[in-house]
Amino acid sequence: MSVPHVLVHRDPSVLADAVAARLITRLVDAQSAKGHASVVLTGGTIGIAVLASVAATAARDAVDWRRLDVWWGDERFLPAGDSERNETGARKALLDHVDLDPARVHVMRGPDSGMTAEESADSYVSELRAAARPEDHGPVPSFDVMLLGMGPDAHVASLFPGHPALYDERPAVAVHGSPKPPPTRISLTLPSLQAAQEVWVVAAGAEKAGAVRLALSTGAGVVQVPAAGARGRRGTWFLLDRASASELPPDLSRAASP
Ligand SMILES: O=C1O[C@H](COP(=O)(O)O)[C@@H](O)[C@H](O)[C@H]1O
Repeated sequence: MSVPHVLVHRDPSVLADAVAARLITRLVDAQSAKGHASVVLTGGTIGIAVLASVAATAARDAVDWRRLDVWWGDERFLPAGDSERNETGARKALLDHVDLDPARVHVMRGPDSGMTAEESADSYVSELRAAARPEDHGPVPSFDVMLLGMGPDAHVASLFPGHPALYDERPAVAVHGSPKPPPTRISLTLPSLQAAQEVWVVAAGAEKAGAVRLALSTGAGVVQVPAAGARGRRGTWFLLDRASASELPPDLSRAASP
């Protein structure tokens, strides 16, 4: 697994804009190298701010949106259109404003589909398996970019400290009893997160500082600190604002914004 790089930006707004610029560049590079690209989206405040920033920049036209696969790292198990769904936030911020191929937008289905959370997770696993190519060497695509927000408890996707999903090897699972509402969710598991070429953990705010420190400390266990397992095949970046980086030892972080 890759050793994380840490970049610290001045504030949440600069962070969102910097991650948006980085994302556009990465997707363009992937499309020019192999003809298509894939991204895994996250919910949460900064994750959606990044998407809004992508939508707001003219550079978004550099991406061929029709050749982009969009996946989710986790979803709140709520009906389509519910304002609390990660999908709803992503559509409003970006997806509704670019020319995506609807067949390449891979949503995690909610209860309105008639499925239970388990059935929805299983159906996502089937979709992931169908999209995996031989060169991915596994049951899920080796996503170009996995965007992950992180909670103050160091959860990533919907992998919460101590929860059984952290021991699960299936690519996606149903999560019950989430400490953050709503209680029922669908989440990719750690092996799927780690299948990504690049994992970007994006965090802002002083309430995340302890979690950031733990996630980057050597020897942190993934059951207590799920974000410690957020590592990409080729690279891992912790993209932070100053407040969330405030508990890091000085030798670990690199200031990126004046
Ligand atoms: O519930 C969730 O929370 C996290 C982090 O959200 P934030 O608002 O504290 O940034 C998010 O990464 C996850 O996708 C989402 O479902």
